[in-house]
Amino acid sequence: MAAALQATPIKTLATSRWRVEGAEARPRPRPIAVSFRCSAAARSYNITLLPGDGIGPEVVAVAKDVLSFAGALEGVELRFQEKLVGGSALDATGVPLPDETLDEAKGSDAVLLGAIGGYKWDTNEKHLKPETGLLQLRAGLGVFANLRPAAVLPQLVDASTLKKEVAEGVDIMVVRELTGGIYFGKPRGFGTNDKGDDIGFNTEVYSASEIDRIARVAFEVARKRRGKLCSVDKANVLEASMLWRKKVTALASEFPDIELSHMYVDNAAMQLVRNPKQFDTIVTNNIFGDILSDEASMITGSIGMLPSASVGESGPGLFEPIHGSAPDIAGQDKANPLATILSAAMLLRYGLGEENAARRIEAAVTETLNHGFRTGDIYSPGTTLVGCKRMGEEVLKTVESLKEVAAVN
Ligand SMILES: NC(=O)c1ccc[n+]([C@@H]2O[C@H](COP(=O)([O-])OP(=O)(O)OC[C@H]3O[C@@H](n4cnc5c(N)ncnc54)[C@H](O)[C@@H]3O)[C@@H](O)[C@H]2O)c1
Ligand SMILES: CC(C)[C@H](C(=O)O)[C@@H](O)C(=O)O
Ligand SMILES: [Mg+2]
Repeated sequence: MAAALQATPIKTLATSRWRVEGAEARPRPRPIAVSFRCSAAARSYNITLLPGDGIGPEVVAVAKDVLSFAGALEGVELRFQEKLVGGSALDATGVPLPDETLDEAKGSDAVLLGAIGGYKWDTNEKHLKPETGLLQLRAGLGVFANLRPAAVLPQLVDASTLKKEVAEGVDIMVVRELTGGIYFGKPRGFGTNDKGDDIGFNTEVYSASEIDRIARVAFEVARKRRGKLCSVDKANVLEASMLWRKKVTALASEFPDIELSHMYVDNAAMQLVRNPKQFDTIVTNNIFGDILSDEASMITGSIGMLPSASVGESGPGLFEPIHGSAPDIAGQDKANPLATILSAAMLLRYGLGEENAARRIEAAVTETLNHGFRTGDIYSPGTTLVGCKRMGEEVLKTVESLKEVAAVN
């Protein structure tokens, strides 16, 4: 079954609170609200696992167990196929995205990726970089809409680098365009200028239709949240941003219920740390979304907390934490697996339409934090420091102990 934003038949998510039997009911971070294709009959799915490099295999191993168990408790059968991507694929096959990996991903119902990259491959030529494999995967799957939620959980307010009163209650959704812009624009490459200087160049380019489709997703997402959309660009300088602003502004007439604003990216970077609560949904291009989502992650306590969902018009979605392979802590059981576990929840929700299993995972993560377990990146005095594996075990235990996770509208 395929993730889709504008396909029919569709089912729209509308839950705003959750309840766990045996646990105190509390507000849940607002869910991302997009539509997905669903089929009540299909309850068995093929998942492609792409652990990748560095901490990728560590966090994916943990997330797979949680995903599998939460699914099983909700009557969802998940079959996993593991494939190579990034540096591990380069070492084994000579390319960062083997055909076999892309074919498997395309033929599956959803893809869960860890992270790619590492020092070993940093000086490789562009086509032999792990990062190139990830971009090829995103392009190959056509997942143009990347949803990156950054919500400050009450349990982690103290882990934020911002003052409590600034961080508390922040709940932002960054809608990042993922298959266009300067990452993919042509011409690009290396050359020599007329003074004989070596040059490297890339092209920021967006077509009207690319802007239109990502903006539509963002308006829809904002509609299911607090009804505010901020489009972030650099329209005071860049032609691609000028078209971006024009198209987003034109589309606003179709969404009269949404309060649209525009902001230059330099100001947005500043406002995110000055007063992040002013933001609800942000829509922006590929590179600004990359940077702003890393910035937003620190408001929540750690980049190790932020999941993401990348979806297209049809075909499987790609689900991955927003962080990288963290070579500085790889192989030491120090990685925070919660971003990947929460990406698994997004996979269930947006990739498969399995809302109950998704909620079960989110509830288990919150309960595990309530129990005081913290990896090093979110540790604060008075909590229990654990490694990646132990954090996974604690989430698993909690998944099991939750007898029922029910929607409360
Ligand atoms: N989607 C991806 O696969 C992805 C994303 C970003 C970077 N990368 C790649 O990862 C490599 C390292 O990049 P980087 O260092 O700039 O970014 P990074 O996200 O890997 O790490 C940045 C910092 O955050 C920490 N960190 C990241 N994830 C963590 C987690 N789950 N738990 C605890 N701490 C965590 C790291 O230890 C590091 O100090 C590069 O090769 C880069 O290209 C891949
Ligand atoms: C590794 C890199 C290609 C990637 C990106 O820039 O999109 C990463 O930073 C991310 O945020 O997923
Ligand atoms: Mg990034």
